[in-house]
Amino acid sequence: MRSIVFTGGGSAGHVTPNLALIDRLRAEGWSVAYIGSAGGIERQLIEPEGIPYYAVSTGKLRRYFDLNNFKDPFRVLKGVADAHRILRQLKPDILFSKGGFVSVPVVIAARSLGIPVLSHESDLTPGLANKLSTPFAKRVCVTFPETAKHLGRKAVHTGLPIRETLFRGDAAEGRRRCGFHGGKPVLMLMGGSLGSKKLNDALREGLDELTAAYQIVHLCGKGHLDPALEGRSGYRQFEYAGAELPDLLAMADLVVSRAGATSICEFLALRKPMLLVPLGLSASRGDQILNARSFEASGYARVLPEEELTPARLREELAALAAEADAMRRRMAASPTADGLERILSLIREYARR
Ligand SMILES: CC(=O)N[C@H]1[C@@H](OP(=O)(O)OP(=O)(O)OC[C@H]2O[C@@H](n3ccc(=O)[nH]c3=O)[C@H](O)[C@@H]2O)O[C@H](CO)[C@@H](O)[C@@H]1O
Repeated sequence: MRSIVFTGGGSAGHVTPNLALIDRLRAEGWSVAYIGSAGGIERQLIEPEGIPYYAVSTGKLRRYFDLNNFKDPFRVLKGVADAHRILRQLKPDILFSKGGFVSVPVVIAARSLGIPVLSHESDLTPGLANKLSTPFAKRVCVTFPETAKHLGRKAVHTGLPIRETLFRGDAAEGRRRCGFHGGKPVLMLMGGSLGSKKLNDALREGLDELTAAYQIVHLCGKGHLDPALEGRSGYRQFEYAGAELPDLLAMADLVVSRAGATSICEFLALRKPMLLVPLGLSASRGDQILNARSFEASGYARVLPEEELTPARLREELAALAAEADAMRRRMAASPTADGLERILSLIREYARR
């Protein structure tokens, strides 16, 4: 039996693409295991799927001063030792890394054991974890063609693997779950896997005007439900959509979202016209701004910079998005790499040792 170990985590965007690959490989008879951190979101998303999960010690790769920066190198070294022990026991034919800081010690341990490593970079510019991992990887799969220049000859443009369940949503079931009807368009708002306070506030401040035009399904993030809005007609909030996500996406006509690479690739594959409000430079390295601008240049999205986000601008931009939606859907249908699942599966089969 062929065997593969996955790693990647820290946020859902570094885990859900692995789930897409895992579903297919298990169906083909591969034995699959996962290495992540003890307390990360990856554990919550992987263990319920019945995938054997092994935890290693991790440190966070901070670019700013913090006392923990002195302890973290030791945690990462312990992580390498933990991963080495687990991989020696599992003896996989290949390691697939989706990035995030937890992946670095696992990639280093795999390489030291001669296990081939493939990694995947979701964002337009590589994150620190993937940059550190690149020397240890055979190939680095990338979502955006523009990323290749940052990673040299190891880069291979594959697109991002999309969970097959997302294509099997039922719009009528989505409306039933939300208490919506078929007469008014549905707007979905997603603030990444954790939710976005800025997006939540702009939506809720302008809710009266917006619900006049749309029925709204709001993925607001853990801890961000507003009890005052429970039961309000034409508005339904979820902290995090799990099994219901495919049905909610199927009923959505338009999407407002942060510009995390995984989410926007899912919207592209499902041909959902999107208005993107990327996370700004004060809170990130600016990767979402580049992701969003690339989608805008390809004609898949409109972009509203975070600094300009007000309820009024949100309404204006949504009206412009609705006017452009048909043309956008046609361009998305013609996208050459909307779903990277098959290309990455081929690379896994090619690089796995026999
Ligand atoms: C704040 C931060 O650091 N964000 C980064 C993080 O975002 P984040 O982890 O939010 O990742 P993405 O937006 O790319 O992906 C979120 C994933 O969670 C899923 N989902 C989300 C909400 C929900 O209710 N249910 C659900 O299943 C989405 O379908 C998607 O599969 O990783 C991305 C991929 O490297 C980066 O581009 C982002 O910049």
